This record gives sequence, structure tokens and C-alpha cells, in this order.
Amino acid sequence: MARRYKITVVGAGNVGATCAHWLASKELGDIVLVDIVEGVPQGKALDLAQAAPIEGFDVKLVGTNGYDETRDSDIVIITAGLPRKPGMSRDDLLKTNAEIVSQVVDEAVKRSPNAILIVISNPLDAMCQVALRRSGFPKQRVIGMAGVLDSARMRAFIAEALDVSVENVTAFVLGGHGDTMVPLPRYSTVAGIPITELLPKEKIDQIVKRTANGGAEIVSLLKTGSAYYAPSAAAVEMVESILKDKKKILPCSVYLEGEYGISGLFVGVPVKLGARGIEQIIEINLTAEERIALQKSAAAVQELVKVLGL
Ligand SMILES: NC(=O)c1ccc[n+]([C@@H]2O[C@H](COP(=O)([O-])OP(=O)(O)OC[C@H]3O[C@@H](n4cnc5c(N)ncnc54)[C@H](O)[C@@H]3O)[C@@H](O)[C@H]2O)c1
Ligand SMILES: O=C(O)C[C@H](O)C(=O)O
Repeated sequence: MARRYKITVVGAGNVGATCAHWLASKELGDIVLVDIVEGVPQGKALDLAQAAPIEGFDVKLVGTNGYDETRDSDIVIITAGLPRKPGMSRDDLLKTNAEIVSQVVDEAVKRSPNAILIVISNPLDAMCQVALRRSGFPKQRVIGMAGVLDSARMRAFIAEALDVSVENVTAFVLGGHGDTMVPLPRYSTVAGIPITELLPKEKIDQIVKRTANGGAEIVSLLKTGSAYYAPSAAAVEMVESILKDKKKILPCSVYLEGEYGISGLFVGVPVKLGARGIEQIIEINLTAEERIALQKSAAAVQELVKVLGL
């Protein structure tokens, strides 16, 4: 008999609730939704459970303000924390969200010592570092969601520019999930053809810029918060690769110890995601220019980690 997985989502706001929605619709496991606001996780879990007869998914959904129901989760997704508003950088959330993520990790890992943590709260790479330190988990089990989202944005922009199916498009974005992220046109393809052969340089430069600014573009449109459909879909692709042991190669924020010349920091790079979490860090060849951009992005993450004293 197939084993039922248990997935905890902490933070029942826009990203958390939408994660629960995609997870349930894909029947990836039973879901526990946690938030500090009374009634919200309970109400959203109940509402989603009542969509099940229509959509035909068989998963258990629980909403709670505590952690006891999260016991023995296979995966804990952390979305708790403030989102930014127009005019703010993700880094402005550093101290507030570090406190929130610390509390969440303390409570969650006590009950689920074997879980894999997927961190979403911003500023992402620094929050991963908080989660790694507080949990004491091995680095293979603390993974940040950002690269899948940033690459999906780049893929959507490439598909639009060439008027082709998004399914034909792959893209890679490395680095920290901030203004210094590193979209890689050389590794971005349409049906296997590098986009450098299909689009003029000016158009590629525009796409690269729009990708790096992708989160802020949505914040400036929404005004009250940040993106959540694509971010939650990205996290759920990671969950699926882990729970089904698919071993997909996905760009994720992971703790580097010498790879790409970076040590002691979370930075986005391609990894293999399977049942054990991060099963391999894949080092691709970078040009001198790309390597410098990645180092610059890592330095920006280092600054934040230093402020937190980690
Ligand atoms: N990594 C990424 O690519 C990415 C993408 C989108 C959003 N984010 C980040 O994800 C976070 C959540 O975004 P959102 O749009 O869902 O925000 P939101 O405000 O809609 O939801 C956040 C939820 O966290 C809850 N919360 C706060 N403190 C908590 C605590 N101690 N324990 C449990 N829950 C707590 C709040 O009550 C709220 O419901 C933000 O930090 C945002 O910047 C990251
Ligand atoms: O932009 C944000 O603040 C949220 C998230 O990091 C995103 O890229 O959508």
C-alpha cells in the first residue's frame, strides 16, 4: 500500500494557503496548515476540504494555531513572515522574519525531527541560514525555494517573446534571491536551442532585467503584498520531486561548502531533489563574467547573514 505523506505548511497567508491548494489538488499528502492568527488556518483548511468533493482529491486537511498536529511531518514548508510592500526590498524584512522563522523552526523540528524543511520566507537565502542553524538538521534537509520561481518567470518571458509554448522553454537562474540574482541565457533553451541563437541581445537583456525584477514588478501591481501563485507552484514542484523521489534537477537555495567557490552560505544553484532532499549539487561551467556575478550575489547574501550574526 502506498504510504500517506504528511506536509505541514506554516503561514496560512497568500503563499501558504496557495501551497496547500496545489498540494491538495495534486494529492501529494495530508496537509496541516499552521498560523498564529486564530481561525485563519482552520477556516482555510475547512474551505479547501470542501473543494475536495468537487475537485476529487482525497487528502486530510487540518488548520491549527499550534504544532501538535504537525507531528511526524515528512515536509515542513515555511512561509510565515511579512511580505514586502511597494518601495521595500526583501532585505528590509530581515530582522522581523528571522525572529518568526526561528520560532517556527524551533516548534516544527521538535515534532518532526526527520522532516525536510522548505523555506520560502524572505529574504530567502538568509532565512535558510536561520533554519539550518536553528534546526541543527543536515544541510541536505534544508532547502530554499527561489530558483524554480525565478526560472519560471524567465521561462514565461522567453515563451512570450518567441510566441512558443512555455513547455518548450527551460531557463536557469542562479545566485541569491535578490536584486543580484544571475539569470543565465546561455543555459536557457527552447526545444534544446539556446535562446542566444533565437533572440537578439537587446531582447535577452530585457528578459534578464525583467526576471531579476520579477518579484518587485508584482509587488508594484498588487500593492498590498507579493506574488503567491507562481511561488507556491514552485515550492510544490520541489515537494513533488522529493516525495515521489523524482530526482529532478531544479535550482534551489542550498548550503554551499566550496561549490562554485562559495563556502558557508545559502545560494541558488542547480541540485538534484529526491527522497533524501538534496541528493547532489550540480556544478555547471560558468564564464568569468557569470562567475563574478554569482560571487557578487553571494556577497549580498553574506552581508545579511553577517547582520544576523550567523
Ligand atoms: N522565496 C520566494 O521566492 C518567495 C516568494 C513569495 C513570497 N515569499 C515570502 O513568503 C512570505 C509569506 O508571503 P505571503 O504573501 O504568504 O504573506 P502573507 O502576509 O499573506 O502570509 C504570511 C502569514 O504568516 C503568518 N505568520 C506570521 N508570523 C507567524 C508565526 N510566528 N507563526 C506562524 N505564522 C505566522 C501571518 O499571520 C500570515 O498569515 C514573505 O516573507 C514573502 O516575502 C518568498
Ligand atoms: O518579491 C517578493 O518580495 C516576493 C518574492 O520574493 C518574489 O520574488 O515574488
